[in-house]
Amino acid sequence: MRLDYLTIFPDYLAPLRLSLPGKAIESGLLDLQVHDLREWAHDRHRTVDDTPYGGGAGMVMKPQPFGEAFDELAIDGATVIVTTPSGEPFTQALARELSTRDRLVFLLGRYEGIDQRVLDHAATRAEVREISLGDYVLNGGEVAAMAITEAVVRLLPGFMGNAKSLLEESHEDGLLEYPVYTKPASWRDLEVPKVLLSGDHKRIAQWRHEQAVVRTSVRRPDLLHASQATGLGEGEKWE
Ligand SMILES: Nc1cc(-c2ccc3ccn(Cc4ccc(CN5CCCCC5)cc4)c3c2)n[nH]1
Repeated sequence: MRLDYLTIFPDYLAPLRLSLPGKAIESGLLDLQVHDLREWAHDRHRTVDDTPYGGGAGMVMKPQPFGEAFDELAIDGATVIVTTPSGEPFTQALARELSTRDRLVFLLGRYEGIDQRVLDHAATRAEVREISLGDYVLNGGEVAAMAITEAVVRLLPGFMGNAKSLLEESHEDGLLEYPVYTKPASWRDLEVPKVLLSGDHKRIAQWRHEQAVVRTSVRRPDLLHASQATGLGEGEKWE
């Protein structure tokens, strides 16, 4: 998978080269390209923003630099991701969908956002997805892009050491995670639930499912479907 990022803060994306995505880059499974949008701003001050038509506070990102970057990067046929508070919510299901793409091109806005015509033009040559990380306003798109990148890259075949853990984790089966424990069995008078020491894998699986259902019903009742509150879900999906 190739990942391109168009940003006025390229250093912000530097941590992407660490840990999981870092290993994938060395192995050639992931091609990460961070681009400074100002490369395509040709005036003396390399201006990327201007005042909003119709008035209003702040500045808006100009279309020309994005358009020239699209031409040079040949984004045709790619999936363009624009992070924005007004986008579709980012979910595990959307992460799975994006992990099937060959190339993701992230447009990372700052100021009050990007001229709408950038998205309208991109849609004539690529798939455009406007994605929100959550219902809160960040200062720009970079943090959201890093979160989306991590959630997508870890789903790619061969990136996660233990593929099995991907299936069991939160939101894959529509439930939150059960509690986990490790040695010692007793710690500051706190004991590991005895069932986990029993070696009875059927009972352990049942206990873990029950814990996940309880947690989900308390913290995220919106995720809970009746189908999952009963016995072991046979991988029923909630979306
Ligand atoms: N999930 C999530 C993603 C983002 C995100 C992503 C990308 C950018 C680019 C700029 N910002 C900052 C920003 C965005 C919106 C406003 C409101 N403003 C009202 C008047 C009309 C224009 C818009 C203000 C400042 C961004 C914020 N925040 N949260």
